[in-house]
This record gives sequence, C-alpha cells and structure tokens, in this order.
Amino acid sequence: MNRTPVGPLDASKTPRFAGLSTFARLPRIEDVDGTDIAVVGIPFDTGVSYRPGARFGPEHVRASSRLLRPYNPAQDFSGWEAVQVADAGDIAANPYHIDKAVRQVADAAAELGSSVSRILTLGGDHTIAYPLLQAINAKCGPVAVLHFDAHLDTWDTYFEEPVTHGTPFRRASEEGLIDRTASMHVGTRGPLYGKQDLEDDERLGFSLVTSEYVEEHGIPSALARIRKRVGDKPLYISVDIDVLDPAHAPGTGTPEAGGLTSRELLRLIRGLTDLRIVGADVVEVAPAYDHAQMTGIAASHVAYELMTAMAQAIVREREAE
Ligand SMILES: N=C(N)NCCCC(=O)O
Ligand SMILES: [Zn+2]
Ligand SMILES: [Zn+2]
Repeated sequence: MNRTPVGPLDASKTPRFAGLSTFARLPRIEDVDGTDIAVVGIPFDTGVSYRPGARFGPEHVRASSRLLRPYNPAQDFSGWEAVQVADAGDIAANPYHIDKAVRQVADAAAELGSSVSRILTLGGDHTIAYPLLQAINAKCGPVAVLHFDAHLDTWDTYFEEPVTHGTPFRRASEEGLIDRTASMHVGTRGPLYGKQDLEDDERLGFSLVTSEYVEEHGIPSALARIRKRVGDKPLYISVDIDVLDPAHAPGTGTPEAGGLTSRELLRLIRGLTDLRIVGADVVEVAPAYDHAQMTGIAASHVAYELMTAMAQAIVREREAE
C-alpha cells in the first residue's frame, strides 16, 4: 500500500469524545482501500480462572484510546501516517464453547492476516494467544514469543481443561508454534503452584526476566537479555496487562502485587522497535475493576507503542524491497 494513509478523525473538527469508538478514532477497515495494520478486538473471557469481564476489554481499550495523537516522540515516528492502520472490528467467539471459540479465532485471524501485513489484537482473556499463534504460525512459521505477564501461562490444565487463560503458551509450545530457543516471559512474579512450574516452563522453551530483575538491574539490562534471546527471529509480542502492578492496572482478572510500572513497560517496548515484530496482542483488560480508565489508558498506550513499532517494521521491509 503506497497511497497516503487515511488517518483518524480530525480532533480540531470532531471532538475526541464524539463519533464511532474505533481504535484511536482511526477508520474502519471497510472504509479504506487496503490496510497494513489491522487492530482487531476479541471480546472473549470464557477461559478465565478468577474474575471475569475481559470480554469488555476491546471496547474499553478503544474508548480509552481516543486521546492518542499521531506523532510518537519516544520512537520519533508517526505510525498511522506512514502505513494504513485500520480497525477491523471484533472477531465473534462462541462464549459457551471454548474449542469452537479457539477455532473461530484461529480462522478469523488467518483470514484477516491474509489481507493485511500485521494484526494487533485487543483481548479478551489470554486464552486467545493460543489461536492467534496458530494463525501467525501458518503465515510465518515458528515465532519467538515475548510474553509480558505476571504469570507464566504455561500451566497444563485447569479443572482438567487444556484450553484456558493459564495454559496458552504450553499448548502453543507443544504444538510447535513457537521458537523454543528464543521465547521469553517478562515481568513474572507472585506465587506459583510449585517449583515444578518453573522447570516445566523452561522445558517448554521460555526463559525469564522477572519483575524483580527489572527492579534490581534496570531496563537497559532487561532489554539486553531480551534482545540477545530474540535476535532477528520473527517476533510475536503478547502483553497481559496484569504485567503492570495493580496500582497501574487494577482492571484485570488475576492481579498480582509487585509488578512493573506503565513507564517501565512502555520503555521496554520502545527498546525493541528494531526487532522483527510480526504480530502482537494486549489482553486481560477487565473494565469492571478499572478506575478512571487507568488500565484502559495504559493498554491503549501499550497498543500505540506496538502499532508504532510494527509500522516501522513495515517501512523497513518496504525499503529493503
Ligand atoms: N493469564 C492470566 N491473566 N492469568 C492466568 C492465571 C491462572 C491462574 O489462575 O493460576
Ligand atoms: Zn497474567
Ligand atoms: Zn496471561
């Protein structure tokens, strides 16, 4: 797509609080002639183990994204001016049948992925990372997964069920969807079921930068470890908003004390913009527990940084052609 991209509604003509709630007030995918980055919602939370409500995450993050502006000084880049970013609406996922929902998400993401360069997903609980990785694997092969989360999400089953929001990366690893030499969790903390969890996790192909490590050694050291592990592999970034401390993101289903600040998370993402990001999600925003849109705003800014990084990756690919 080399036409001039269609941007958001002009905030000097249409108030930011008026009009359709698309991500950042960008056009809908059906209103533009070709999209590079599709922002899609997955209002699904049948996989949760504790507080429900992430099904309302996509609409909350969109509503919290109305104040985003075109130029991102932290990356010195104007993503939606460089490439066409559009809102693809929501993927319909069966709320009563998790296996059907997973299939619907995988199929819809594969179809959307065939007509755009990159997908940025707004969840939804973390279950959806599993079918999203199925879709990205079909397009790009095994990807390095950089997973920002308080939790490992490599547990085996809950109530003997294999597909839940605590198990997506175990299923993905078992299915060969991820690069086991290049995947990593960032921001993990809090109680586990047992020491075995960490052994299983390592065997499934993940290494760890814990929340404590970030506090102890700082962002540059954390970034160096991430960059060393991911290298130039195609990279999928999955951000569970509960990676943030509950003080920064109370609106989520399984909060854990001692997390990253939103400033730290944004800095970490900004330190990865030259990597080969092929897809990303921001999940686990549950607005019923949010206050003053603080979780929604944090998630919308995370999505904005990811969108800017993806736009830069697309521009680099074009320049290399
Ligand atoms: N993916 C998220 N947010 N949470 C997983 C927690 C699973 C548990 O209750 O042990
Ligand atoms: Zn989590
Ligand atoms: Zn998670």
